[in-house]
Amino acid sequence: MKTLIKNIKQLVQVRDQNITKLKGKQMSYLPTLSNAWLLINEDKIENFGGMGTLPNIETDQEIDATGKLVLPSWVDSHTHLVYAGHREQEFVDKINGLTYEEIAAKGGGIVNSARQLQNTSEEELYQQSLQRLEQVIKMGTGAIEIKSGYGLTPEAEIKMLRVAKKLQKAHPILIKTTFLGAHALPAEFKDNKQGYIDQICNDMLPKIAEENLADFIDIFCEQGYFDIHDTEQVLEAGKKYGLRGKIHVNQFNSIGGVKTGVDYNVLSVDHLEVMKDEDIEALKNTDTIPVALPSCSLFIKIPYAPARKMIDADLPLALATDYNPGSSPNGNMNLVVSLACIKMGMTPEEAINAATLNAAYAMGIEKTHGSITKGKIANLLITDQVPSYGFLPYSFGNNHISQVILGGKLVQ
Ligand SMILES: N=CN[C@@H](CCC(=O)O)C(=O)O
Ligand SMILES: [Zn+2]
Repeated sequence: MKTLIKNIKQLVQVRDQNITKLKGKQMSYLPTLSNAWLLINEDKIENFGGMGTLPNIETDQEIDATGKLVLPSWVDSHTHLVYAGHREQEFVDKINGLTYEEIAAKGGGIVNSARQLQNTSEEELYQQSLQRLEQVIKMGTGAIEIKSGYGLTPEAEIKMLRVAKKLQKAHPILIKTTFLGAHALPAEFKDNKQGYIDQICNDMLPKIAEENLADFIDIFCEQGYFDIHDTEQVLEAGKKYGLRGKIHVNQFNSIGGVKTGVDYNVLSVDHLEVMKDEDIEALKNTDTIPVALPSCSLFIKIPYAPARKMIDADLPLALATDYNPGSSPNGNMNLVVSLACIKMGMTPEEAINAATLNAAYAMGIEKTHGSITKGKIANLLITDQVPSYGFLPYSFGNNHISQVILGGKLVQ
């Protein structure tokens, strides 16, 4: 099956295969091709060029993109899309002045979602999650990472990961899964944190590895949750099963978790709302990419990750939604790109690079996703008629996606 998209006003994020991650000043350049065509063969990008070079080829389908832009679809490298129920009561508590930590202290937060999830059947959990997956596909997301972490028992963690893996069969969006057993301390282990860490490392992890349910391992390294020693134990255990780390760190406090992550060569360190200079230093010249989650900052009213400072320090940066019921009940990458520009001082070029190619790196899929590159998977979004790519973050909260192509197929 061959599909030709022609008369593309601008083909955005056109790259060679050897570009895998962008850092510092490199992020301010977003390569484009004007008045272009792009040919899809089965699930891959076969070729592209300027309309003046359009070859005479037989195709099965043609799309006229006059006045429209074509981008690689968004890559969302940090979500908790599989969850049960909602937490809008906590939203009201927040409006009434309670902090995230205060809500957690009165039985809300992650353990509230865990309670709801434990009481939800696998099928029901799948249906609720599928709805959200379909919603994010429509908003242009073509690859997504999904974490466990609202189970907090071996059965419920495995249930979450099975659902995340099953979602992969429903749609051509690429899914990677992450085991986040160390998301919060369940009540039964209130006075026995080490007991829970042991359960994660010696009970949950072997079962998850045996069923091949996780691609990465994660931990919430934060005051009141899990400390550096816990983080080391979990990352070490993950390593034994070939699972690379992607960790929640520096959301509220800088306690040394970034350095620990780097020491364990984690793929990404995520959140980073509170960054000391030494955290930024620790990330320099490493294979670990920082990931900012601006929707979480917006929703729970905490500082935004210091994107400008990180990029100016020559670091790479990726952006993700953190889609979850507590701190970011929103999976819209278009909004994330807007917030990055409006609230974090990133330029449209930097934000789009951070939400595509760098985001693909943060998911370990940079060889196949995140840019318009010959041989990469044809995961594309086609905008409606817009003046420029800068219009996308500028026109925040509005939908400018008219068509979505995943694995070479028009899905929307
Ligand atoms: N910070 C830790 N975990 C999630 C929020 C979890 C929740 O509040 O349910 C996050 O990434 O923001
Ligand atoms: Zn998260």
